[in-house]
Amino acid sequence: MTSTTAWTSEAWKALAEHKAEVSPPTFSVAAALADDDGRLDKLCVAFPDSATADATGDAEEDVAGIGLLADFSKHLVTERTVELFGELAAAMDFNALRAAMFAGEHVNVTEDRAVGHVALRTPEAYKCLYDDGASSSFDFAEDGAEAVGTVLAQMKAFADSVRSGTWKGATGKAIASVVNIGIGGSDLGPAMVVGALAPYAKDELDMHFVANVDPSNLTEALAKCDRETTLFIVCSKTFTTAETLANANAAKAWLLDPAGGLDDAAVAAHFVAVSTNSDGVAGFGIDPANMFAFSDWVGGRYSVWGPIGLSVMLAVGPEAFGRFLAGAHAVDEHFLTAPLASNIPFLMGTLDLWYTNFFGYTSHAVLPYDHNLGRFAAYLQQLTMESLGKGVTRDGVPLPPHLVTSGSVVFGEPGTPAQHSFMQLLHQGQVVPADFLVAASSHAAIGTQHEMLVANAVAQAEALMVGKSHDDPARAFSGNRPTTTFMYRKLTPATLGALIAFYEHAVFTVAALLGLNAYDQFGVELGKKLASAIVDDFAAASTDGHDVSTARIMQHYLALR
Ligand SMILES: O=P(O)(O)OC[C@H]1O[C@](O)(CO)[C@@H](O)[C@@H]1O
Repeated sequence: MTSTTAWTSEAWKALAEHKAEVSPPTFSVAAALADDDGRLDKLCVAFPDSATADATGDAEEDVAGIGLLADFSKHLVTERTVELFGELAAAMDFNALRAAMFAGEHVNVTEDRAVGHVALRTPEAYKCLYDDGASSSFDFAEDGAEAVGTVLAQMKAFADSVRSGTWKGATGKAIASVVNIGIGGSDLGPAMVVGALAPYAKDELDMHFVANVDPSNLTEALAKCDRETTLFIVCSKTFTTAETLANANAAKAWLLDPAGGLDDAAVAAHFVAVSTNSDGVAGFGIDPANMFAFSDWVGGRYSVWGPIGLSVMLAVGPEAFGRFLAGAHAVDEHFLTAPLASNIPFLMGTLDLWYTNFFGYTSHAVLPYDHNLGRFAAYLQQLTMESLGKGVTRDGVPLPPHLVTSGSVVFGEPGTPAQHSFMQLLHQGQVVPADFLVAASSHAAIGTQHEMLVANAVAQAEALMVGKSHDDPARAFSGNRPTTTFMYRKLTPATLGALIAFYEHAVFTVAALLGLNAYDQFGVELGKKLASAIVDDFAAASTDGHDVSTARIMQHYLALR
């Protein structure tokens, strides 16, 4: 792989020189569109494209039914800009890095691991290195497929048994409530997907998600649960995360509260685990037979596709889960085969890099015009910011501050409420590139309300681009504010799988072009370590060893508690 640092490459210099040609106010996107130079066709990409759609699939629920248009036409780019993105990709060995990830090479160099979430979508398609530390590889279609296929089959059998009522609690009753206990990638993916696919969920199964060590989170969930009909899924890749273990132990104590009349034997019927750590699972008291295993070459924020997605499969069933996987796999194929100039994740990633590094637009808004995607921005915050919030390249070269920004600050809320919250800033304050996600049809029907929703999404993007002059400066809109619109037929499992995979590969693109490792997260370790020490200090009512500021706030807590 190249040792070139992106910011010293000729392509980077060419992009810096080119920037003036596409900078407001001299460059107007509206004017560029009016030139009718084929801009729309070049900057609007349909998905699935011919290379990825199963031509025979035509059901609304199939990949072929996604009907997505990725509209990049409102961005501060020209055809030349996209060409220069391609030159940067060439300088940074993008194609070789992409091939290496899909082949299961250890592209997570700091942890010496493969990055294999794409193999979870359809193990038959990709070869992945077996992560035994050796350089040996195995054909995923023979070895790994069996491993992933085995776990998928285990998940399916379990989901069928719970959803059918065959799986019984300790007193012989069917499961009515599921509590997913996990945090980060062990929570955000399952919680977001279950919420997004609510129209597909089984009515008789109440789903709860407990992530925060704040006792209010678990208390709120347990208040809605009955011991005899509640199943806990303890999701933790490492099975060492303090918050998850605290909540899991509290949940076990609740289950076995003498007032409930259940004994230790009840744990087997009311607890299952999802982890890479079988010793940790057994140590907690969960039967390894009730463990759904996965490998450490699946990153937490990339893990909803495998056993971490168990609560999703319980909620929507194995068939819908399979279509969720199929949508993501179709994007994998698109990412691998589409020319870069019409490669949706590549364009998403290069545009993010373009704005953060060449325009100083370092925030990014995600605006799903869909109530059920209420947690989509939160999910993307971990996916993007835990992947790209880095200070060095994968070779350990520091990123020069003020010259290179590794990842944007992602935020967002569903529209239309966002219009009554922070959209004022996007229209008249700093420029924040934004993604609009909107379905042409809804699962819910009340008069013409869905059409109102769509109209608002389209109007916001139009207003941000066209702007409006006014004699009163306080009432003027500069316009030329870049946005992408993803419009698709309906939010189906396949569509949701595709949308998530687009963002996963956009993250890969930014990391590849900047030379980053998107798959480690050492930045989370210091806070965890200090918190563990302060827990002990609180227990000893001590503030020894802390700086005066920290000691003062600790003392205030000790005085108030
Ligand atoms: O699944 P685990 O091992 O409990 O980790 C939970 C989360 O904590 C992190 O390690 C740090 O935030 C995430 O990457 C991960 O998704």
